[in-house]
Amino acid sequence: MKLAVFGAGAWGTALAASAATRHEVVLWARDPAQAALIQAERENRRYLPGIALPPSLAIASGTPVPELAARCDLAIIATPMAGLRPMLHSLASCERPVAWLCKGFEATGSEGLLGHEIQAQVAPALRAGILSGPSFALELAQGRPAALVAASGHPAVREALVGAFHGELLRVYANDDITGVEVGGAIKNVLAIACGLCDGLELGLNARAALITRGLAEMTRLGVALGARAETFMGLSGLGDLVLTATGDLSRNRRVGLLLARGSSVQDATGSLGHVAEGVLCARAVVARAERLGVEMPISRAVSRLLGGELKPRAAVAELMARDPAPEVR
Ligand SMILES: NC(=O)c1ccc[n+]([C@@H]2O[C@H](COP(=O)([O-])OP(=O)(O)OC[C@H]3O[C@@H](n4cnc5c(N)ncnc54)[C@H](O)[C@@H]3O)[C@@H](O)[C@H]2O)c1
Ligand SMILES: O=P(O)(O)OC[C@H](O)CO
Repeated sequence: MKLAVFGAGAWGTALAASAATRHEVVLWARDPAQAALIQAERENRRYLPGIALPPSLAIASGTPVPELAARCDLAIIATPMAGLRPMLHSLASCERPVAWLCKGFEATGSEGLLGHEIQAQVAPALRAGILSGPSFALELAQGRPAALVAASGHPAVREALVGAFHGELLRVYANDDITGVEVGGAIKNVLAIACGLCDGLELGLNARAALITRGLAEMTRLGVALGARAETFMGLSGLGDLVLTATGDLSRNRRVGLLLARGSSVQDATGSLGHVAEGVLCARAVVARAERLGVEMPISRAVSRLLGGELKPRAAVAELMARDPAPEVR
């Protein structure tokens, strides 16, 4: 297969490198200087340091996005959520399957849209989907095994994603519930900030297990309200990615929570990462969307208020613990 990966951050680079051992892959960077550096060093030192890129991986910049996509069997959008709308706009008339890797709700505008909802607005004719699931870029790039989920309403997109990425180190499962897969990937980032805070404040393992479990419940409530299937949240993009991101110190979102617990400002915590932390960017949009649907999301709401400077870490914990008793299953 021929693949184009648009976005040379940590995850785009890791997936492109992984697929390049079996397919013809081009990694496209929007910054020509970054592309030239990656090409010269055969390493993406800025976003994925210490990983030698396979000689077969081509690096591009400058080529217009639609032109490069038209030459491929599958186009992958590997930007953060903030870049998804413009990328989909550029790819609107692409006849090949397109999939994004971004995990979040759109933070700009007032609607707080998921990726497939943005696509329905700007590129409705596209056959599109998402590749998601528990995956730290560094581990995949180090050759460690992982499992992902390819979600789309179009069988051809699911098949293209499985064909491109399923292999020795990656198992790729297919799912037609794109809403469920997108909600899981977005909300786990917000919950990972909460778990980082919990661990940074040394609240203990009991508290962390409670946060993960009740977080899964609120993720599922929002997803079901948006039309997702509840069982999707028991899969790789729900429980799987939540456990990984909430407990794994490679997570940027979890690291933000740890830093906030130590007294860092949101600006310092996110600035120190050098990478995107989608949970920070979309927490407010998640809460606003849930409120419009009448869905209760107390953990996400506490994270959003903390990030907005309305609440201190200890006060957020006290507020969550002071909530009225409630049945476990509603
Ligand atoms: N890193 C991971 O382990 C991982 C795993 C799974 C999914 N993801 C998701 O993939 C997406 C990308 O994450 P990442 O880790 O590669 O990010 P990153 O911070 O490592 O890199 C982001 C890349 O996107 C580019 N970029 C930023 N804004 C852009 C825009 N508006 N238009 C085009 N390009 C833009 C940057 O120049 C950079 O190359 C995120 O939504 C993230 O949640 C990341
Ligand atoms: O580093 P994070 O917190 O953005 O998480 C990365 C991946 O989404 C984990 O699956």
